[in-house]
Amino acid sequence: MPTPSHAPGGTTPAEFRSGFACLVGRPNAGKSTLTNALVGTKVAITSGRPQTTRHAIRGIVHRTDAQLVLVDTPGLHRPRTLLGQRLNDVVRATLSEVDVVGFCMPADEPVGRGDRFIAEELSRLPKRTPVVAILTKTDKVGDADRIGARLLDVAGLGDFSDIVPVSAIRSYQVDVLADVLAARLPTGPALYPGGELTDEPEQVMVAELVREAALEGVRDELPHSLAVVVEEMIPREGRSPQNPLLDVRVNVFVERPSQKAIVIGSGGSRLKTVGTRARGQIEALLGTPVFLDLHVKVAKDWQRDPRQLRRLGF
Ligand SMILES: Nc1nc2c(ncn2[C@@H]2O[C@H](COP(=O)(O)OP(=O)(O)OP(=O)(O)O)[C@@H](O)[C@H]2O)c(=O)[nH]1
Repeated sequence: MPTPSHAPGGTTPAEFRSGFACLVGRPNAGKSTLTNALVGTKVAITSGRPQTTRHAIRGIVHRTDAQLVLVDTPGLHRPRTLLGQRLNDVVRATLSEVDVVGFCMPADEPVGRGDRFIAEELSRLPKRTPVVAILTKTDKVGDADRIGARLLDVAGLGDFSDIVPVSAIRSYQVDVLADVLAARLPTGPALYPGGELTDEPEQVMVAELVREAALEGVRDELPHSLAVVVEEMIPREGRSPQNPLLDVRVNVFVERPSQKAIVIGSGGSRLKTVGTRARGQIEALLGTPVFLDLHVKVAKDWQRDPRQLRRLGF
């Protein structure tokens, strides 16, 4: 997490608030989608697959009365592998530094063991960190009575400062949630200049876009076995400023040769689709034409090997 620098003697209005918020929730709870809805642009990576968010990607909500820096964390879950363990360490470290925590639970699923596990973790936070319970995806539950029943279930889970039902997809109550989160921030001047939406290094965002494209429509076991590393991003030499090209070299790591075959597809067809999709997104992100060079490599059992994990940036 960046260290906030509250500039002394700033010209910010007395009641301006600024600080960090973090959305937690079990995999697929809708955290990334909600982050995007709050920030108003695509900064975090969403997909129908659980646990696609490995990095603490921040989006910044700029308001006239507040600046809310959102830290999107991986799903907090029961650790099964070394990787899972490290993810949880990241989540705990993040939780201990933020001003307010948003605990996301999907309205279309009953409160489950995963939610209770997280609620328990949150109850161990320092007392002063407020937790706002967020009932996500309310559009998936048409019936107001069912939403009411869910809200009661959620209320029974812990000691929340507020409970807010939202639908990120329909933009329902997203503003209300922003109000509620902003109200919990300390007073102080903006932490980041206006207009800056994320401070995540470009390479990490590029890696996430490739990862998202590679996960699209593949079997359930693959997400946990896929890591993406951007090896280099260099402007192609000899191109005129009017006709630039950025060479982006990316390695996609899987654990087994069988997974490599899945990612590549017959005759390389799938990898080509992945490359095309990711390239479009990367070009949109960086605002320059890109030549994307994708390589799929087997790094055996990388999730359980500390040396490999370090090499892959975990
Ligand atoms: N109908 C509906 N679907 C939603 C909403 N928010 C998220 N989803 C869907 O739920 C799935 C999971 O959403 P994400 O935002 O990726 O969830 P997440 O909690 O960030 O997931 P992890 O990264 O796995 O922890 C995606 O298919 C989203 O499109 C919503 O408000 N309404």
